[in-house]
Amino acid sequence: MAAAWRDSPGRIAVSVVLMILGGAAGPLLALALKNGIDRAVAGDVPGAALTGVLVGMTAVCALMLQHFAFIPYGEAADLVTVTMDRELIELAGGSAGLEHHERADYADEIALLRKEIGQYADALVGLMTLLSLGVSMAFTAWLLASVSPWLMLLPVAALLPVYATHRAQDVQNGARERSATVSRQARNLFELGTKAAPAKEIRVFRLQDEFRRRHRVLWADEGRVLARAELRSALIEAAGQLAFSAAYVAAVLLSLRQAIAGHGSVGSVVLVIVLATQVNRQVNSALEMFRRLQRMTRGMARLRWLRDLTAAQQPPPADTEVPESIRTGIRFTDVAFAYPGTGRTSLHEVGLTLPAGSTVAIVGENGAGKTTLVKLLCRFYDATAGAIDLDGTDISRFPLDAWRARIATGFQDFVRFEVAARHTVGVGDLPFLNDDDAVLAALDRADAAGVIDQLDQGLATQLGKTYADGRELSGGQWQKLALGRAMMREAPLLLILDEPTSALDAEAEHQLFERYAEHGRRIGQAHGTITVLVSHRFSTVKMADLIVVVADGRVVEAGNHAALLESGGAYASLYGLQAAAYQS
Ligand SMILES: Nc1ncnc2c1ncn2[C@@H]1O[C@H](COP(=O)(O)OP(=O)(O)OP(=O)(O)O)[C@@H](O)[C@H]1O
Repeated sequence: MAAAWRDSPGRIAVSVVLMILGGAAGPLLALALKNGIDRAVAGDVPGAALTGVLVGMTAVCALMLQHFAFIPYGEAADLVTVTMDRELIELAGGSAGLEHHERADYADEIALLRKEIGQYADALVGLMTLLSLGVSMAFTAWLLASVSPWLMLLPVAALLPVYATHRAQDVQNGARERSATVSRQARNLFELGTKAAPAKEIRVFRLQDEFRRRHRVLWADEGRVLARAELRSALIEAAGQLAFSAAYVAAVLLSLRQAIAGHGSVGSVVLVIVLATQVNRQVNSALEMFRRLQRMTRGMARLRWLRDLTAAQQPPPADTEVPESIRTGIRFTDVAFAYPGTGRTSLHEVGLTLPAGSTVAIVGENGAGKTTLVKLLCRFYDATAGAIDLDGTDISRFPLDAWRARIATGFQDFVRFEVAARHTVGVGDLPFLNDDDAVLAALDRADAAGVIDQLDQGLATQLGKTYADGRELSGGQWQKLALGRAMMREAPLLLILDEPTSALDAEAEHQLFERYAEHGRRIGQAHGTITVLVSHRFSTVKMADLIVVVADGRVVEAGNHAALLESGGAYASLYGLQAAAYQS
C-alpha cells in the first residue's frame, strides 16, 4: 500500500473513497429494505415507494462502486508490480558478492521470490477489498446490535473461520517450504528440457525420457506432500465455517422469536436475514483476502530478508583510493576460503605474489580452486582468513566500485547479451557504450573483428533469437564478442581471463593467449597491469611470466615454464602428459 501510495497517490485516494462508499452500500441496502417492508406493512404507500427507490439506489452503489474503484487501483497495482520488479533487480544485483546466487538455500528463497513478486498486484487488490469489507462489517455489526445486542456475537463468530484459515495457511506454507528444494530440482529439469542451449545434448544423449521420468517422480513426491497439507488445511477451514454456520442459524431464530414475542417488526427479521447472509459473504471474502495477503506476507518477509542480506553484504567502508597503477604487485598471504554455508575449505593457506606488469597463468585440474582465486581477486567474496594486498594495501580497503572499474574480465560462463552487437561489446566499459571506435578497437584486441564483418548490419545488428529480427550467433561467435567486451577497458589494473576460450581449439587458444599476454605486457608497462589467464591446457600458458599450479585448493608450484620443467614437479609431469597426448 505504501509503495502504491508513493507511485500514484491520486489513484489510491479515489479508490479508497469509492471502496468505503461501496462497503457501506451493502448494509445500507438491508436497512432500506427493512424500512420499506415496515412502511408497506403499515400501509404507508408513498413512504414504501420512496424507500423502494432508495433500495434501488443503494443496490446500484453496492454493485457499481467497487468496479469503478478497480480502474484506478488496478492501474496502481500494475505500477507497484513494475516498481517491485525493479527493486528485485536492484537487490539481486546490488550486493557486493555472489553468495545469494551461489548458496543453494539462498537461491531457493530468491527463486520463490522471483515467482511471487509478480503477484504483489494482488496484494493491493486484497488490501482494497479488505478496507471495503471492514466498512461493511462495522456497519453490519452496528445494525445487528440495534436489533439485539446478542447479534453482535455474529461477527465475533466470524473470527473463528478467520483463525482457522490462518492455521490452515500455516500448514500449507510449511509444506511449500519443505518441498522448495524438490520444486527447484523439478524446475531445473523443466528448464533443461525446454530451453535451447541443452537441446543438442538432450537429443544426442537421448535424455528426454529420463528427464520426464525424473520430473514425474519429483512432482509426485512434492504433489503428495502438498496434497496432504491441502487436505489438512481444508479440514481446519471447514471446522471454522461450521462454527460460523451454527451462529448464523441461531441469529435468524433469535430475530424470529423477538418478532413473534412482539419485540421486533417483520422488517427486523428481514434485516437480520439479509445482514446475516452478508456477514457470511463478508467473512468468506475476508477469508479469501486474508489467505492471499498471508501468502504475500511470506513474500514480503522474503523481500525483507533479501533487503537485509543485501545491506549486510555491503563492503566495509573504504578508507583509501585505488592507485592509478601497480608498482610492485598483488600478494596473497596465507589466504584461506570456504564458500559460505558449505563448511568445506576450497582454498588453503595460499601464499603467492603476482608481480606488477606480469602475465600470470593459473593452471590445475577441475575443482582445484582456480576460479575461486579469481573470485577473491574480483572481491565477489572476502577471504575467510589471510589477506590479499596490492602494493601493501589490503584490497578490501578500496571502494568496491572503483576496484571493479579497474578490472577487465572474460569468464567461461559469459553472458549472451541479446542487444545490438555494438552494445554486447560496449557494456564492457559503459561510458564508451556507443563509441564505435572504442568498440572496434576492443574487438581488434580480442581478435574478434571478423564476427562483426559477418553481420549484415555490422555493429547495429540486433543479436539473439528472442527478437524476430535478431541474428543468432554460434557459441564461438558469442564467446569472441564476450572477449571483445573483456577488452573494452583500456587501462585495467587486472585483466582476468578465466577460461574464456573454451569454445576454441588448443592451437587457437594458444594464439589468443599469446596475443592477450602481449597486450597485457604493453598495458602492463604503463599501469603495472597484471594479466591473469586461467586454463586447463598447460601447453597454451607456457609463455606466461609466472605459472601457478593449483591442486586441491593449494598452490603446489609457481614459477616460469623453464623453471617448473626443470624442477620436475607436478607441472612437469602434467605438461609432459598433455604434450605426449598432443604428439600422439
Ligand atoms: N558456489 C560454490 N559453492 C560451494 N562450493 C563451490 C562453489 N564454487 C566452487 N565450489 C567448490 O570449490 C572448489 C574449487 O572450485 P573452483 O570453481 O574454484 O575450481 P576450478 O579450479 O576453477 O575448476 P574448473 O576448472 O572446473 O572451473 C571445488 O571443490 C568446488 O566444488
